[in-house]
Amino acid sequence: MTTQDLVQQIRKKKSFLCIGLDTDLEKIPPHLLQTGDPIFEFNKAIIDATNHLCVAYKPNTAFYEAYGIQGWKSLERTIEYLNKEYPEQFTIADAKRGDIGNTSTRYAKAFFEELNFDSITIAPYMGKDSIEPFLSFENKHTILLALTSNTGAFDFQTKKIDGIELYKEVLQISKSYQGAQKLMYVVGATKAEYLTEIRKIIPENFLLVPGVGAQGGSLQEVCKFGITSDIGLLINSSRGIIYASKGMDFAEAAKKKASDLQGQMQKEMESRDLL
Ligand SMILES: O=c1ccn([C@@H]2O[C@H](COP(=O)(O)O)[C@@H](O)[C@H]2O)c(=O)[nH]1
Repeated sequence: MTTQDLVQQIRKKKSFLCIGLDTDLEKIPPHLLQTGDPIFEFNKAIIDATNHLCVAYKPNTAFYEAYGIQGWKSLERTIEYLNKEYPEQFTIADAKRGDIGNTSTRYAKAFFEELNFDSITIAPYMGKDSIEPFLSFENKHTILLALTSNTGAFDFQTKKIDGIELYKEVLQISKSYQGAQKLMYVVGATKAEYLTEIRKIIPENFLLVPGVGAQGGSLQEVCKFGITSDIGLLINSSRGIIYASKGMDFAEAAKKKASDLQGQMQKEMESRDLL
């Protein structure tokens, strides 16, 4: 999917919501455990109930890898289902990969070609040759961790090297990479006050913003400092949506939570004449 297609979907749906599919067998409704593939059945029900309210889905691969081969099969079925039934959705493999170039190429093939995700999250720590292999794939996007939502972000990401914070160096240096126009960045909603500085370095790039909901970040604050004329934001919520109920009404409850966030996003866009 191109960035223009994504912007078009955002305007059409009046939503820049990304729903995180962090599917945990201990948290899903017990009646689903009787089915052959509870993770997939849960995801399918959530996707069918919410797809008109969001523009992206983000399975975090840890939740699938934790269940071994069966978990990986559920991930494969989920992305196949999304690509077949809802091809307009932007898909994100939240895998946080990155290695020497030779290995990064294999990661890129796994997630972009074999699984056919639109994008993948990447840790920037190993630098240019670990990132550029992902950027060589047409119409695929690489989402670099810039300033993450957790408290550990302050251990390294905000530390200064020669007077400049490390997360700013990640943003600035990555702009010079081959294929940099396909870069997006992760910035936590819990770090909204950093967005003004971030937008000075990357005025247009899309940001994937986790941390609204369960982690306490504010959608309004993120919009105040991070929204662009082409929106430029994908705000993620995982637990706050998918675990809204553990009963038979779980998909309906997820839909209500997603609808509430979509409504807030529409308001933010309308108040800035962005629709
Ligand atoms: O900085 C980051 C990067 C990734 N994440 C991931 O996003 C979701 C957030 O889930 P919630 O349930 O909405 O808190 C999860 O998959 C994280 O691993 C992040 O939170 N922060």
